Amino acid sequence: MTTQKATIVYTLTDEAPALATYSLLPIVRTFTSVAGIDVTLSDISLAARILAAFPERLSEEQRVVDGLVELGELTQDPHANIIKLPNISASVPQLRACVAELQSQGYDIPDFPEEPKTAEEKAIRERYSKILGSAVNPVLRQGNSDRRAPAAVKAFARKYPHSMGQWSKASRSHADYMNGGDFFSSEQSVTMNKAQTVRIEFVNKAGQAELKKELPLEAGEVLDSMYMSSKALCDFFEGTLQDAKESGVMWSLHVKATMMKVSHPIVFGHAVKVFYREVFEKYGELFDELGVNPNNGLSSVYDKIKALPQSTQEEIERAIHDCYENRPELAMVDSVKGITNLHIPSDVIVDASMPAMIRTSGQMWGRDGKPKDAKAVMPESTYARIYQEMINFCKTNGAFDPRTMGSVPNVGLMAMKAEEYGSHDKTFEQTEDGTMRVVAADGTVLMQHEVEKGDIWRACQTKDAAIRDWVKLAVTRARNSSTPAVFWLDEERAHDNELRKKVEAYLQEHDLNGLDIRVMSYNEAIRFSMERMKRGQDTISVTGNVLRDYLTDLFPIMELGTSAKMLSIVPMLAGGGMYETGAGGSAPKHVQQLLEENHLRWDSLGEFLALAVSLEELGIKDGNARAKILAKCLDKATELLLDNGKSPSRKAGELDNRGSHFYLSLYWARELAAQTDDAELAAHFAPLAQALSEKEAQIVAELNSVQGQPATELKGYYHFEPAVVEKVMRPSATLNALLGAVNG
Ligand SMILES: NC(=O)C1=CN([C@@H]2O[C@H](COP(=O)(O)OP(=O)(O)OC[C@H]3O[C@@H](n4cnc5c(N)ncnc54)[C@H](OP(=O)(O)O)[C@@H]3O)[C@@H](O)[C@H]2O)C=CC1
Ligand SMILES: O=C(O)CCC(=O)C(=O)O
Ligand SMILES: [Mg+2]
Repeated sequence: MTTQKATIVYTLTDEAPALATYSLLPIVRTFTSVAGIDVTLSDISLAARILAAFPERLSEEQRVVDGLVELGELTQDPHANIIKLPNISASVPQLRACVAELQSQGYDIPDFPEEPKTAEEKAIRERYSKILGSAVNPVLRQGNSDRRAPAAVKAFARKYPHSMGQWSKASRSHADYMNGGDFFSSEQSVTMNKAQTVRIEFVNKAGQAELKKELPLEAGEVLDSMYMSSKALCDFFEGTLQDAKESGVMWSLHVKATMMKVSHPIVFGHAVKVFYREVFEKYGELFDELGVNPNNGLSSVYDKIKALPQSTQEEIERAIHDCYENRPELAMVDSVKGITNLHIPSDVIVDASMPAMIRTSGQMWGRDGKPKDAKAVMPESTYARIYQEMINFCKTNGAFDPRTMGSVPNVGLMAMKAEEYGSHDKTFEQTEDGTMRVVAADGTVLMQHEVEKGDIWRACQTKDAAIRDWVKLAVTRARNSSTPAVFWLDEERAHDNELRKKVEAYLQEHDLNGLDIRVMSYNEAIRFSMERMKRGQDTISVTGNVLRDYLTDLFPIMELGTSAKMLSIVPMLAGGGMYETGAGGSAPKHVQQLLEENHLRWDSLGEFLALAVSLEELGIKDGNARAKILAKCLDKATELLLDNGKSPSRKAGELDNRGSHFYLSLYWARELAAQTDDAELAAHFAPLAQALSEKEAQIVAELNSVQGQPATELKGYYHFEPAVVEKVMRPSATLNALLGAVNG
C-alpha cells in the first residue's frame, strides 16, 4: 500500500532500554510499514562493540558488524534518521564484567589488560580504550542538543505531580568543592586566528621537551588547557572527610567518570585512597603487586585480594572496616549488599545522582538504609557551584512544586566533541614535575602550566562551526518557544570569555527582534532561572557540554520526576537528525527488578516522543504524507497514554513497560482509524483498533499475570539471548497474534 521507501535506524543498546526494545520495536514496525518506512536495528550495545573490536578471534558465525562505525558514517548523510536509546558508558569494572560474560559464552575475547606491558597487550588495551566510557555518544552526536519537556508532558506533571521530599532550613546537606588547585582555577583559553597544528609538550626540570600530542586546529577554534593539582585534591578530600566526621553529616562523592573518562576515574581513585588511607598505606606494596587499581573503586581491592590466602584477606577486610570507625558515614548505593559510594566509579554518576539527592530532601541512603543529610563532594568547582545554589534555593524556599513550577529546557553545545567531551586523548596524568605547554606552529607558547607529579592536565577543543550552530539553535528555540534564553557563560572562566566574544558576534547574524536573550555567569543564571521557575515561568538554558549534561537531568528530575520524559533532539550539522530518547541512562536497577519479579518499570515515553519527531522529520524531508499522519497520531496516542495513567508502574503485578506499549498501540491504532486525512490508512488500522479494544482486558491480564515471580534467566546480562528476551518481553499471545495478523 505504499510507494516511498525510507529508513529509520533504531539502536539496540543495553540494560532496561534494550529489554524494552524487544517489546516496542515489533509494535513500531507494524505501524511504520504502512508508510513504507523500514525500521532497521543497529546493535551498539557494549557487548556488540566489544565483539566488533576483535573479529579475528571469532568464528564466522560469532562475528558482528561494527554498528557504531556504520552509524558514525551515517551521521554525515543528510538523510540520516537515527533513534538513539541510552547505552552503557562503561567503567573498567563494567567492561571487565562484560568481557567475562562473553568469554563464558564461548567468545575468545582477550582480558582487559589493566597495566599493558607487551606490545600485544598495548594493542588490546588500545582497542578497549575506544569502547570504554562515553564512547558512543561523542561519535553519534554530530550536532548540538535541543532537550525539552513537551507541553503534554509538562501538563501531565502539573496535573499528577510526582513526590518531592520536603526541604528544611535546618538541613545540613551541601555541596563541597575545591577553592583552588582545580581545573577552574587554572583554566587558560585561546582562539586560533588561523588553521595550524599546535604541539602539546611536557618540559622536564632539566629543560628537555617531550611531545605529548600534535593537534591540528581550525581557524576560529577555541583551545583550553587546565590542570588539577593532585596534592590540592587529596588535601581537599581529607578536609571534607574531617569536616563531615566532625559535623556528623554523611560523605558522598559525585563525579562523571564515564563521560570524563580519563580525568574523573583518577579523581575517584584519589578519593578511594584518601578515604581508606590506612589500608593503602599499610598494604600499598602488596596492592601494587596484586594490580589493585583504586581508580576502579574499592571493588578492585576486593577483587584482587581474592588471590590471597583466606587469613590475609580477612586481615585486609578488617582494616577496611576499621577505616569506617575513623571516617564519616559513607553514602550507600546498596545498603543491603553493603555497596558504598566508593565501590565502583560508575555507580554514582553526578548528572543523575545530585538531582536525585536534591529531590530527596538533600538526603542520601546511609548504612542502615535510612536517608540522611549528606555532604556532596564534587571536587571541580567549575560546575559544582550550581548545585550549592539549588540547595540554597531549596533551603530558603522549600522544595520545588511540580504543580506550579516552570521549565528549564536546554540548548547544549556538544557537536564535534566540544569541550571536556573530547578531552580524553589530551588528558595526561603527570609522571614527573615540570611544565605542560601548548606551542603554536611558529614556536610561540600559547599556554603553559607548572605541574607536579600526579597532577591531571588536560586540553579541550571546541570548533567554531559547532559554536556558530549552537548560537543558531538557541535563537531558533527561543523564537519557536517564545521563551527567554540565557547563555550560561562564566565571567571567571577563560574558556567562557572566548565563547562570549563569539556568541556576541554570532547573535548578530540572526533576527533578534522580540527575543529576550541574555548572557550570565553560572550562579547568576541558575538563580535567575530558579526564580522564574518558581513563578511558573520558563527559561531556556544555553550551555556548554558538561552543563548540558548536568542540567538536562537536574531540571527535568525536579519538574517531571525523571529525565526519561524529555524530548531530546540532535539536529546534525550535515542535515540529518538524531532523536535521543529521554535524557537519562540505561537504568540498571530496572533490570534487577525484571529478573527478580518480572516487572520492567522502564518508561519508554522518551522513545515515543523521539519516534514521533523522527517520523515527522521523515514526512517533511521525503514528502511522505503518511509518515506525518503517523507522527501526529502517535503524539495524540502518547498524550492519551499519559492522561489515562498508562505509564509503567513501579510495582509488580501492575501495568509495566510491556503494558504501556500495548496501550500505545491501542491508542495509536484508534487515532489512525479515526483520522480523515488518509481513508486507506484509516481502513487499514480500523480492524486492529477494534480487535485491540475488544481484547484489552485479556491482553492486560496476560501481560500482568506473568509478574510476581523471577523472569526466565536471560542467559546473559550484557549479552543476553535474544530468543529468551523476546519471550519474556512479549508474553501476551493475544497481542502478538493481533500484531502478526496486521503484518500479514
Ligand atoms: N545517553 C546515554 O547513553 C546515557 C547513558 N548512561 C549510562 O546509563 C547507566 C546508568 O546511569 P545512571 O547514572 O545510574 O542513570 P539512569 O538514568 O540510568 O538511572 C537513574 C534512575 O533514573 C530513573 N530512570 C532513568 N530512565 C528511566 C526511564 N526511562 N524510566 C523510568 N525511570 C528511569 C530510574 O529511577 P528509579 O530506579 O527510581 O525508577 C533510574 O534508576 C550508566 O552505565 C551510564 O553510563 C547515563 C546517562 C545517559
Ligand atoms: O555519554 C554518556 O556517557 C552519557 C551522556 C549523558 O549522560 C547525557 O548526555 O545526558
Ligand atoms: Mg546525562
